[in-house]
Amino acid sequence: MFHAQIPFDRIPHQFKSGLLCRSSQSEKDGLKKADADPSVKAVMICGENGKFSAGADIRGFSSPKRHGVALSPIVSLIESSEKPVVAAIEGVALGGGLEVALGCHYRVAHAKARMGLPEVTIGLLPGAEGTQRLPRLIGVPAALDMITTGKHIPATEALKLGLVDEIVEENTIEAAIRLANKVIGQPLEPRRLSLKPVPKLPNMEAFLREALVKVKRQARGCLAPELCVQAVRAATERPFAEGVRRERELFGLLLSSGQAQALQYAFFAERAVRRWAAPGGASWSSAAPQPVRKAAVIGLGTMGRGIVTSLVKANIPVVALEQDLEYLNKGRKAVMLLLEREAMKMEGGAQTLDFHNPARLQFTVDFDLLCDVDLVIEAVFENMALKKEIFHKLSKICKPGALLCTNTSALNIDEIASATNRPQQVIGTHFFSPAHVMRLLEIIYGRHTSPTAIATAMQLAKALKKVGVVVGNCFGFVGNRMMFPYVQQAVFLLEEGSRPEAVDQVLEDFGFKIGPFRMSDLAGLDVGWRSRKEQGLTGPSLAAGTPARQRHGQRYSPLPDLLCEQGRFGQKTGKGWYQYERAGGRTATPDPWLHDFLSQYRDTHGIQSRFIDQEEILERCLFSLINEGFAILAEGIASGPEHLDVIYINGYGWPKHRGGPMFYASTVGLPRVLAKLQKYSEAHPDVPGLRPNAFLKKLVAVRSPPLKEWMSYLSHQSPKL
Ligand SMILES: CCC[C@H](O)CC(=O)SCCNC(=O)CCNC(=O)[C@H](O)C(C)(C)COP(=O)([O-])OP(=O)([O-])OC[C@H]1O[C@@H](n2cnc3c(N)ncnc32)[C@H](O)[C@@H]1OP(=O)([O-])[O-]
Repeated sequence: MFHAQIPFDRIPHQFKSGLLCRSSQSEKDGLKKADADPSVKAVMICGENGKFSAGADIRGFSSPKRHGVALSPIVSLIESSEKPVVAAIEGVALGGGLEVALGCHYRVAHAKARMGLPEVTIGLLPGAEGTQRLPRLIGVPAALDMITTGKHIPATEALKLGLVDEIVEENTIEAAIRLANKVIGQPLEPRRLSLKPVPKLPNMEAFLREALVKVKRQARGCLAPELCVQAVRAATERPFAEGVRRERELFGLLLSSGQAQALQYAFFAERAVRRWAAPGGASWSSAAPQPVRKAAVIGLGTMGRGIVTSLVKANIPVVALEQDLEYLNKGRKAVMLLLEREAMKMEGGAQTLDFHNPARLQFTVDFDLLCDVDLVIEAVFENMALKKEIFHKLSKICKPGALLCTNTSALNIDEIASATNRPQQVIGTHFFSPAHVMRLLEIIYGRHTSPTAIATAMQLAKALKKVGVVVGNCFGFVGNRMMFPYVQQAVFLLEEGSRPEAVDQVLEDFGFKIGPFRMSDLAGLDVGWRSRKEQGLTGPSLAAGTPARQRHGQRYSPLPDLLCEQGRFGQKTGKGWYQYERAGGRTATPDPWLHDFLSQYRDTHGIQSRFIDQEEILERCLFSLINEGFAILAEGIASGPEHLDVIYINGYGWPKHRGGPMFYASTVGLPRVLAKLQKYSEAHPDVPGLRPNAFLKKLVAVRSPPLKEWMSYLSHQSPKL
């Protein structure tokens, strides 16, 4: 028995040293030696440290020379061995790792192992013959599902699919050796996947056609899923060797598409933001989180319900509090419904979540029950006076050390903290709706927030399976602050001659899940209206004689206010920027009333309507958002461009294959972004959002360094990653 250990499987150390290509020679030599040695009767391949392999080193793909195709010969060599080769899969077998296992004649997995071909999520396809072998083993529908989604499947599912031959609870390596001994001398031909035909489907052509339509619809411009389908199609239409050639061709196309770089950047950016830093030297490396054994949520509106659901799913006992019994009962019903739905999606269902157990989820109107919780998340209306009142109460009731979080999308954390006797324990946790689904958690530190509080909030994000991003305190924080100029441009474009459907189309074609007007209809126009009224920008507190289209010397569009005055709040009222089939309806159709309304508006204000092309729509919306991003970086509100990108990808529907707004700016080229902003700013001097930020200008002046170097060009002490 020869026991081959694959050194390209160690997580994480080996990843950093560029593994597949470097190790390929020693793998080949080892396998050849085993084949040639008559005393070796079988081969077992396993990983190290309880992990089989997470695949190729993703960092290696950025170098044109090293794209890992060197793995294919190893997989072929394994498969063609004259001695049985058994894979012992522990931990993960992903990407190239699973492709190695597919080259083996048998696969034994630990019950807790996970397997998958996640290449599609980093803009690639399985490039070591995985698209050709997997359909031969588990059939086209299951293979296509794994390859186009990149999902990791548990060992139990892998067994059902026939991906593995056996699963074990105990020692996987011993089990693999046992199996290897058992199969010595048995014919290997039937175990060589490259020799097997792809199982036929009665309707293969129609199936593949439909699969392509489905992935194209979901991919919103991302190439990899479509090319994955093409590679699997090749497996169904061509002999193995030709299919492999096609796979290689498609792999090369993806590698040079630019999307792979963007998606791989996004992969590492998501991990980089875990290494948070705040001014004053606090950082992930020195701060330790406090345990959260019990939490409370105040307010059971849309956000609160989602937050409670998230906490229950994370197995954190929750006290859910409302102001009175009527709201409490309404909230309780809604939470239970959400939890029932979530439980249905889980193995073990309601029993796993155990949410009927009052020790795990308790509903109350009694603030005193919050005396022993480790963390409170306040999720009431965006009203400063109300929030301050609640925080004042909390600082009296909660035990010393309890973390006090406010779920706000824009309000000043320091002002909220000022209502307590423990501002160091107050922190902003901005969840995104629906809170039990959306992955982003913006974590906002105030002037006095302690490193422990930040570390605890980050730990909470991890427990909730969310991506926590630590940012500084300013109006709208990072996400919404960058959103303001974007939405503002969209509305200005309507004033100047465009239509909601035209603007939305351009941004949806770019890859956003939903354009700004559909988004505004979904969220409710009344939300922004209320906030603008509070700020004195519209409504009764607006100073008499204020020009309709100007506030504080800057251009202002009263269009959204005018729609609200007409009762057009969006989907909830059946009318907004679009019309809907009914109040609460979801199908947006362009509204002739709105078109007439826009014409009259332009006439009233003497605006000459003009045709606005797609390029201008895209650039004015995106470049103004990016421009605000540079301002945020320059002010030290975020530690780096990765933070902004992770926020946009996970909270605002930014297309991941474009890498986030700041990465996108770097691919467009900073000189171009600057030149366009300059042009639009000259045409609209009363719109500050179009005036190029000084930091952007500085970066262009120093010849647009790569994104990872941007922060070193700031003179102030900015928190570093
Ligand atoms: C010819 C083509 C062959 C083939 O078809 C192509 C491939 O195989 S493509 C590859 C297909 N495979 C994939 O796409 C698998 C991608 N990886 C994963 O899905 C998860 O990392 C994994 C599930 C493995 C562990 O999750 P977890 O336990 O939550 O841990 P974590 O996520 O925090 O990672 C820990 C550290 O490892 C780092 N790192 C991880 N993987 C890679 C990598 N492949 N490369 C480089 N680095 C990698 C990661 O950045 C982090 O570093 P740091 O400096 O500490 O921040």
